[in-house]
Amino acid sequence: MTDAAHAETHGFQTEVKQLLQLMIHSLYSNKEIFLRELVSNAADAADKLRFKALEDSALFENDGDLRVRVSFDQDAKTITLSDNGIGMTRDEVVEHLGTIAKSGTKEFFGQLSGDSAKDSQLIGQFGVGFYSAFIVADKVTVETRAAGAEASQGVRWESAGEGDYTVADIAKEGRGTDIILHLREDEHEFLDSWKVRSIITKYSDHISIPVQMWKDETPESEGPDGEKVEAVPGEWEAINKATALWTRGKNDISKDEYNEFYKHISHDFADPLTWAHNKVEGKQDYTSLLYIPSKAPFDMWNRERQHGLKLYVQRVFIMDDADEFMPGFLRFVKGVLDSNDLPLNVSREILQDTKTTANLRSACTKRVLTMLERMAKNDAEKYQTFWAEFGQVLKEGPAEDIANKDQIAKLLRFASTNSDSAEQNVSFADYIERMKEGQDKIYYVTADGYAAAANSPHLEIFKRKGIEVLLMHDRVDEWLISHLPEAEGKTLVSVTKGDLDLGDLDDEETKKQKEQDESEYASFVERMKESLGDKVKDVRLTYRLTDTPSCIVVDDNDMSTQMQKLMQAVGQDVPDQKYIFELNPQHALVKRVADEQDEAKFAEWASLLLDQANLAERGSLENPSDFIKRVNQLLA
Ligand SMILES: Nc1ncnc2c1ncn2[C@@H]1O[C@H](COP(=O)(O)OP(=O)(O)OP(=O)(O)O)[C@@H](O)[C@H]1O
Repeated sequence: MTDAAHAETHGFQTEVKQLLQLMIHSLYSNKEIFLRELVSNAADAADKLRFKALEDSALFENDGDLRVRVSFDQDAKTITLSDNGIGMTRDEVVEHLGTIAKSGTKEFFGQLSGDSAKDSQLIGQFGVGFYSAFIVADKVTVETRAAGAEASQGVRWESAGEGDYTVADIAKEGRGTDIILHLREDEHEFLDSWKVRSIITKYSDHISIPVQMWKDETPESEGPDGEKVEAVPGEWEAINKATALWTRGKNDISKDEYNEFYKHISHDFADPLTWAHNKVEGKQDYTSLLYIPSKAPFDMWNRERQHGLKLYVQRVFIMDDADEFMPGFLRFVKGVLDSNDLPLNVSREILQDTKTTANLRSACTKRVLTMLERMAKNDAEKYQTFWAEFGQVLKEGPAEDIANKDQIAKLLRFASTNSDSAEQNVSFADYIERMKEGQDKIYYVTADGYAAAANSPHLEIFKRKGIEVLLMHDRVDEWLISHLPEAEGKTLVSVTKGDLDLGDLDDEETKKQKEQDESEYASFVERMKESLGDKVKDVRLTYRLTDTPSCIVVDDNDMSTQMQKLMQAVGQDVPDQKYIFELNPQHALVKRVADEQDEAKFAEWASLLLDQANLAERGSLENPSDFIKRVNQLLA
């Protein structure tokens, strides 16, 4: 075979080209991270080989000391990272180094603004990786040979990081991957062994395989008393500690090391918000190191997105994205779980039905909830940062995890009528602390957006009485509330549902007024019912309004408007909902309509009031042009 046969040129997938552009331009001030990314990939390749070799130790080819070596060629101006990990086949090279497999990538790149400051934030959410090599190199050569393949089955991949790359077959004696970076003219500083050594030490102390650099021979010399000091031959020297970080004691690990390890496992380049590191021995025997990122990943809402922990068994890497250990509502958590209870040959199938998995999942869930509880208690500002990124995901919790419902409820935050801001920073405990004397329920309203919630006519009576109402305006809120009938021992009540009974909060005067109105307006209510017929479920007077003449509400057991919208959005057939039409007898317009003797005009007014109420509650009308015609007629 010739040195390089079966050469082909391939175009990069469009998203790879975009990623390369973005990477080169926005990460320039952070360019040394390419070392972290490449060392990180080498360590992953070693992990994967160890795992595969559990079944077939021949894959080690008598070379079981896994490591990555960093070397330089001053003449060629190259820096090479050479590992003896799992390597890649030709197909794998094309798949991994020519495309990005994550779904949702297209949409992600669609959001880029071209402003490098803003875009560099976005790339943090996306995760850097192999392509970061092009920040400092104008050509990258990858030579690789998969473990178990013949020496003749090596592959060379080469690219200038523009539109395309070439792949060719080569002979490669040693298993694993060499990454050769041809440094750009102005990046020759990376040819300095001391500089690279200090960067790698910073980035790689926690990496479980040795990162080695060549230490030159020390020539024979003369000691202080003229004695001969033997020459020390040159050797590959490990420059990192090379012990898996989570196996070390908490007190021996610095904050920087925790941060770096997070970046290694997540490919994020921002520091995490917080973490919890625990070793458990006894009935269960495991170590967990769980991180909360500071930014949500770009694909958090993608259903196919992989999530979960890196699973190790007795320090041997088993799999990435082991979602069996993290419930969906904590899918933003990154970390490592190292179990001594699971068998080394554990597969996803076995994982799914062992009791150990269920126990570990429940333990990891508890750890995260406790970590969040602590953050909320000790650092409210940080917790708000967390909430802004991941609050909507956490709100899925009460529906998914009934056992931890109460603990999750304590972590929830909402906007409320207590302030004029859409910021979600009120907990149920805050609300309860501010409750009025005689109030024993938590009131809330759900709507499409903050403005719709904050201006809902249903809030009028609450404003008048100074009662706080939680304003729920995330899509997930209705779903959350349907699984949370109470929180901190208090019932949650929608201000838009049923016959509002403020119980002890009603004063004597209002009670008297109600009785008087009931008899005075009895025939008016009947006329309304007749006029509107089956457009409504019922008609009655209301005291929940002040400035608004009318509103619609659903019956206690009927589906709320937001829930109907939610169901429709996911393609469910929702039966036509009939509302109860409520009229405010204190309002001038209602008084005027009650006095209307002309039946035709009365019917027009009745429809107008109902349409208005529908519009306020549902945000749209079935027949808007009819409504406009009617308004114009009545105004003319
Ligand atoms: N040294 C290596 N040895 C073997 N395979 C490698 C090596 N470097 C990269 N790869 C393969 O190429 C893939 C792409 O690498 P890249 O760093 O771009 O993404 P990644 O490691 O999947 O991380 P992320 O997408 O989370 O940033 C890897 O998943 C791996 O399969």
